[in-house]
Amino acid sequence: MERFFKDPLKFDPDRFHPDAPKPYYCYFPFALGPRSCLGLNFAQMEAKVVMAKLLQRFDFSLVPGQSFDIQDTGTLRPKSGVICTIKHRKYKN
Ligand code: HEM
Repeated sequence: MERFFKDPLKFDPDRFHPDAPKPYYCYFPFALGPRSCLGLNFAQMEAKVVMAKLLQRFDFSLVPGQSFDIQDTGTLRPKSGVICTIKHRKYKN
């Protein structure tokens, strides 16, 4: 991974900025070329809207002691989930 990205395991959302350099064929969650995903723009917009709506309404705190191992199934996902405590922002105790 170091061949393509600086500090690949560092959480750095800026590396996905539209202007950030991305080596071709190193990041293609929606595939590339003429048969790439038709839903790309929809899926990315939907993800942002859902995330914004959830973060507006709830506070998420991570349950400690999780592994963060990655499972590669074409797209990446956390192997053991991401266990959180979720509290509604309006109804906090
Ligand atoms: C996070 C969400 C999504 C991911 C990661 C994703 C990923 C992909 C990938 C990797 C392919 C290429 C599959 C292949 O090469 O055989 C693909 C194709 C396709 N996707 Fe998505 N997709 C997503 C959401 C969507 C949505 C929401 C739609 C429709 C509303 C959609 C419609 C399609 C279609 C129609 C194709 C086939 C394109 C073709 O064969 O010409 N996708 N997607």
